[in-house]
Amino acid sequence: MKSITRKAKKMKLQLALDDIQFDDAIELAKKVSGSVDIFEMGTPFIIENGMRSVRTFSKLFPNNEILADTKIMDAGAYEAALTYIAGADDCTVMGITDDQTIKECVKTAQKYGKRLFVDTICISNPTERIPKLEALGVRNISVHVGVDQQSLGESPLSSLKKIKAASKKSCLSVAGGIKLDTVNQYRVLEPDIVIVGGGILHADDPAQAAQKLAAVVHS
Ligand SMILES: O=C(CO)[C@H](O)[C@H](O)COP(=O)(O)O
Repeated sequence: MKSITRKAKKMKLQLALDDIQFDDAIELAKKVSGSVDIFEMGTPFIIENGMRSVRTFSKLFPNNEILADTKIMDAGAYEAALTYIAGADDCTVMGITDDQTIKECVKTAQKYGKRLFVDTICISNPTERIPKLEALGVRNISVHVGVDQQSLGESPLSSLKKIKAASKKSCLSVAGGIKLDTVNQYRVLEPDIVIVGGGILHADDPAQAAQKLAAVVHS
């Protein structure tokens, strides 16, 4: 009988463009578009630049996925549609919001043939909430410890383990202070996507940091 070797799915690297000026972000993206799979229009970047950021990056970088980190809490259909119409492949909604907002975002992603990621910041009961989210149609989860929680010493490592165990159907990304010296701890847990913001943007040489992180994530 013919044996079939299953090729492992390639892990992706997502660069979170958060606290960076618009023109500097474009210059950095030009240098690293071959190493980075997904460009995230970070929440502060969107607050400063709006959907212009999504429109510009989706035009300039057609070979990279563009994620709008909108962290939607309400008006799910309207806000998700804004990102998809602007050219985003993915947007984000907060997992702690009400189920109706989650459903509206899921429906809108399906309508536009795009992806929705649920951000896990402040989900205190992942064992209950993750299966509930998946029952609402969620298929992508961003395991995330935010910048302010990071300043209290939190990391997403234990959340990733818990959510991996609780999730039956979802693609998992992980974010929260990941850097070159810690990325291996995440890679061995085999998330689908590793997200890095400050670990690249605040490095002495951001382009070199992105390339080194990509070598680990893609290995
Ligand atoms: O969504 C975010 C903050 O809310 C960041 O984009 C995410 O945490 C990744 O950045 P960093 O690697 O600096 O934590």
